Amino acid sequence: MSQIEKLIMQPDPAALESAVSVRHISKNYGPVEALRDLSLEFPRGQLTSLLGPSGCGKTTLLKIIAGLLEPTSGEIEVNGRKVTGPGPDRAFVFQDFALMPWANVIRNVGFGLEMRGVPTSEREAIAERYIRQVGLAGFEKSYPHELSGGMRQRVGLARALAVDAEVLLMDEPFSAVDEQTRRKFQEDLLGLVQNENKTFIFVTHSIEEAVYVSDQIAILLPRPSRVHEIIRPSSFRNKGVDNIRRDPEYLDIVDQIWASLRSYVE
Ligand SMILES: Nc1ncnc2c1ncn2[C@@H]1O[C@H](COP(=O)(O)OP(=O)(O)OP(=O)(O)O)[C@@H](O)[C@H]1O
Repeated sequence: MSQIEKLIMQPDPAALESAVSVRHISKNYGPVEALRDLSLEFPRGQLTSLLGPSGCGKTTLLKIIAGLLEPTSGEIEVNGRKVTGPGPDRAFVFQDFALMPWANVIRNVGFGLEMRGVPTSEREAIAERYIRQVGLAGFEKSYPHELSGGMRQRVGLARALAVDAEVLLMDEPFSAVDEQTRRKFQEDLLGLVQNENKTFIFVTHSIEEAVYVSDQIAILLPRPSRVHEIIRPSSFRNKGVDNIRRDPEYLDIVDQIWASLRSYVE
């Protein structure tokens, strides 16, 4: 058995408890068949990446899990409860951050709590905690236009963390920031996954990013999409953030995924 096969097989995914179950989901947009009979389990407390050719339906799947879009058939369960719409158990981190330009950082971060009627002092205390956690202490009173793209992304992340949803849905959250900022985010994300005990579902176009941050990677086929392969690159996870990219197993898995996906790239 090759090193990669061993990695892929351990630990047994069936032994992990699922926070989110996607069962036989199909989604058609009129004549466009985006997803066909797609099933996938998302282990609790872990980060799963969705990786696949452009237009294969990654964002569609994320929105269906969020309850923002109805599937044509099939069902989603979060903690054993069927999803019928958006809910407090799931928070979405959007690609474009979706911040309110007229509100300062602390109000933006506490916005989900404000919508739930949490009193000002309580929500500001919670917001401050997450602002510190994402490295934005001192910027509580700043407005989005006064921040860099990377800082705005941190505000979006802090807002999603502040509502204390168990499942965080992240749609290419690092695509709009520069390479150095992106690497720092990836390191920080690993810390969050370890410390927050939340289930992260992460859409990315980057093979390297997926292998760097994920406990599990679901490779999707081109439209109509299904799961082609599940990879669990966990063996280098405890070797420290600085050692991952030079780990031979990391490099092997990156190569293996590229070999799977290259035939779909025009
Ligand atoms: N509202 C819509 N109406 C019609 N077709 C749509 C709609 N939204 C998405 N699609 C189509 O469904 C397919 C899946 O789209 P989706 O955005 O989910 O893919 P994706 O994998 O996230 O794409 P990308 O990697 O390019 O971000 C694409 O072919 C897209 O054109």
